[in-house]
Amino acid sequence: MGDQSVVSLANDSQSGSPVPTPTLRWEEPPEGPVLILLDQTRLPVEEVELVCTDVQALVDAIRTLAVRGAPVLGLAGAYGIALAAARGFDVAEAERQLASARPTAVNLGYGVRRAAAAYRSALDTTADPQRAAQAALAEARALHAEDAAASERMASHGLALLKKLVPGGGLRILTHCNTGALVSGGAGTAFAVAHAAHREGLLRRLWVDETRPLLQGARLTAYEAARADMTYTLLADNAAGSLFADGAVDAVLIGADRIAADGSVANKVGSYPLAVLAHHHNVPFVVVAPTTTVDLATADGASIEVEQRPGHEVTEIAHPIAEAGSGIVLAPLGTQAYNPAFDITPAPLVTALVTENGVASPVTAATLAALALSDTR
Ligand SMILES: CSC[C@H]1O[C@H](OP(=O)(O)O)[C@H](O)[C@@H]1O
Repeated sequence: MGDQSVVSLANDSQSGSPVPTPTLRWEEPPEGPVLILLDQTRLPVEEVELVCTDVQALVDAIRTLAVRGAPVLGLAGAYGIALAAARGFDVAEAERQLASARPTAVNLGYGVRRAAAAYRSALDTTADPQRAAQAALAEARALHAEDAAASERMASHGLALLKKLVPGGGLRILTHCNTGALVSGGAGTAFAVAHAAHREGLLRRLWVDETRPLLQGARLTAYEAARADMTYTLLADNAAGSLFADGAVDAVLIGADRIAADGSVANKVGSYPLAVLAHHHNVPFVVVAPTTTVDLATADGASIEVEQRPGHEVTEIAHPIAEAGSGIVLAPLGTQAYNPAFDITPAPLVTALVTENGVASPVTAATLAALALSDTR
């Protein structure tokens, strides 16, 4: 484990907002620059921050999901390059380690490459490592601001779409995993749309899938919804089918980790079954993601690498998420577990994709490319 220290959040200075402090922030104390992360493995029980002073600490935080969620992984990757440059570490090595920390979310590699390119360009023109480090930090900050702005615009486009799809308000939205401010430089992706509906008095209930095995829904989405005073109900993932059967879902809103050129969507495991249920019950299935999640270089869903995570996350339960053997045993010792972190939803099952540049519906290679390439920032 790299150099991490833990700081408890004494008072909640932003009560009423979905998160108590920014998911990640850069600081420059006298002893050197640091990247500070709200440790998502400890939520909702403890609000503690990880202070990362080196790249290994950040890579560990990404791998253990202390920082998680596609858009914010892009920010973490970019700030990680800035941290390496500012502290005189090998930037090329940092680029390799950060970009490979988790394989599925395209945003991680995108953020790393953007900051590394800014660093190299500045180094080439100035031959001054300090100027180059400043350029990497400026690029990370620019990506951070872009993501915050994208989040706001997705909330607006998404809310307008919901008003069209489900006129009259009283929305009962089902969401999966966690897609709020914890995954973003702003208010998030799918959760930001639900939060916007809540603020306009249009949200009757947010159904929150617990999202086994790491329980991002139970631990994080319920946490954000409670802090935002939203009406929400937690459910076991297996209970979602009966909600559809009872006609209790007006729309499904989920995020994404990578969207291939044919419109296939990689997202938290359990998303594909929801898409099938939504299709069978004629319920809108809406994906909300910034264009940084669209990967036109990956042809189709079969080409997306789905992260396979350790079996102990299924055979044990631990809080905070910990290494094998430290949790409550749920299955006989030695049980083999299948634990893909994501699954793939084919484009025909997606009613609409909401991005900061607008909405694609249906989602086809053509509508996706038009959206991803139109830069209306
Ligand atoms: C909108 S990004 C959040 C996205 O990331 C989550 O995965 P993980 O918790 O493993 O980082 C999940 O797929 C969410 O939809």
